[in-house]
Amino acid sequence: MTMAKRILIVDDDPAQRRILEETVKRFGFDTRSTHSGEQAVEILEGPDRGSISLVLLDLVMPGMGGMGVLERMKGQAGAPIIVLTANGSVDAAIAAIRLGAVDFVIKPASPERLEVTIQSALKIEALSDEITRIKKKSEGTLTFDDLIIRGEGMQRVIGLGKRAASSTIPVLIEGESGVGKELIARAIQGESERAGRPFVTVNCGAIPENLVESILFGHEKGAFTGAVERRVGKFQEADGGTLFLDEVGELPLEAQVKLLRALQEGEIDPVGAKKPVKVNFRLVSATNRDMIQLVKDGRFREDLYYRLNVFPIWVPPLRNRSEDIADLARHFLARFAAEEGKRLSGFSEDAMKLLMTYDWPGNVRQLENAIFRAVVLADGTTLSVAEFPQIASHVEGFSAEIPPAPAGVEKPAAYTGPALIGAEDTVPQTVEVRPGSGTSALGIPAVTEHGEIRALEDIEADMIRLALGRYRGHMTEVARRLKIGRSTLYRKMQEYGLETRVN
Ligand SMILES: Nc1ncnc2c1ncn2[C@@H]1O[C@H](COP(=O)(O)OP(=O)(O)OP(=O)(O)O)[C@@H](O)[C@H]1O
Repeated sequence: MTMAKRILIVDDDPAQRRILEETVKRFGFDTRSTHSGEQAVEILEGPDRGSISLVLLDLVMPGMGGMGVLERMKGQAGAPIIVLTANGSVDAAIAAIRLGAVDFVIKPASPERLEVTIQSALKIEALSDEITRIKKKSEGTLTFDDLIIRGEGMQRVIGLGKRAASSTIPVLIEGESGVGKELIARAIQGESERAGRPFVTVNCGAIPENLVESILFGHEKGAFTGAVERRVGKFQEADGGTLFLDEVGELPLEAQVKLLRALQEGEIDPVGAKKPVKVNFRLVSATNRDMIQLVKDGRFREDLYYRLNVFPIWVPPLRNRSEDIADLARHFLARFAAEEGKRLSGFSEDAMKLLMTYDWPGNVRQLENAIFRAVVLADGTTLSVAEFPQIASHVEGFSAEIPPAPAGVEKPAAYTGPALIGAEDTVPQTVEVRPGSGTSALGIPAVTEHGEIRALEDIEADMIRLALGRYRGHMTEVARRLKIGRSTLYRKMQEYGLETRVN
């Protein structure tokens, strides 16, 4: 096809560099090498930077180390950077990812691991369409035109979103899980004067209660046991930009008091700080809970609710806007077919009918996942009803051929083939979870081979393994999907000894 992609190798150790060069060349890439962080920056900011498709960056080097390079390149659109880190220094890897590295490889890197990591980083790069969207997302310049929205149902949302974008009043986006609330929040920012400024997301339901305040508002060194360093809170990170509080209804009451003050006074009190800090943020919050009920139950402050809810936007569930389904489905098909390297031209008539008829309780996210599975399962050039067994089993008229997969039963007698794979609401019993294979790891057994319920820990480990495979080891995505913090993910991976199997 086109010219081989070029990978920049940055390592001060000549032997390491040679090994990496040879390995990477064997994968079919061109290489360019350098021995220092300073030179790497020079190349990456120089006139040839366009020729570099990816960077393999050693963290520890004399002079400017890998972290220095990442810091320097942060926020610049450029080749994805994979860091190489010494065995065991997972903390360094986390820090590197925070600074914008797309992934990390633990040294000595096995060629297989290296190749998977490189390929998946490049695959993402290659999906140009999707990439512009992602870039726009990370640059904070995604607009409403980038959303797949066809029907009338969402026109109101867009109208409101555009109006909200022209001011800085707090917006509350309400809607079921998976309807696209975060995307809309990003579009509001992207169409506002704050486009390109930081867009900081906090999932209020996913952070442990005792850390909420320190994560949101930051803390001073020594503010509490374990606060060994000063930490800048999310409010300050979002300074000049937008703070997106997802699942805002989950915010503990003490944090609610502080949030109210931040909104009223425009300043925050980092934990243990002597003086308040002025902050300039635009707040967009989202919830899939009934906030009024939370207020009634005394779990959410009424005064704060009215502050957040100045400009409410309700996003209708997908079942109320089936006119969007076809476009969304085609969009996801194109994306996953490219990712999986499959030639798929579209949907059979019946399959499309099925997708249009189903009521999508998990909304756009469920549609996205269903299409991903279908693309993985597909043999032909179009997606047919057979590729959506779970959806079909829920829709009358389509369910005949596919036996519903009963949950919680021991060894199913006659499950054959795809009907089980990718069960959504049911738990398949016998599908093997193969780490790393991603495409085949689509189910998790609920009972042991002796018919006993399995330990939660084991299921959790399988779940993480499955997610690692499904998202090909992309930690950010894995953590996001599992709705846990990245550090929790790393800790759990260590606990379950999953590290070596991530590939
Ligand atoms: N209109 C759209 N066009 C393209 N993709 C969409 C659209 N709406 C949603 N998606 C995709 O669907 C998925 C779910 O969207 P998003 O995360 O914004 O939902 P959410 O409502 O914030 O979910 P939750 O409440 O669970 O956090 C994402 O992968 C998003 O990119």
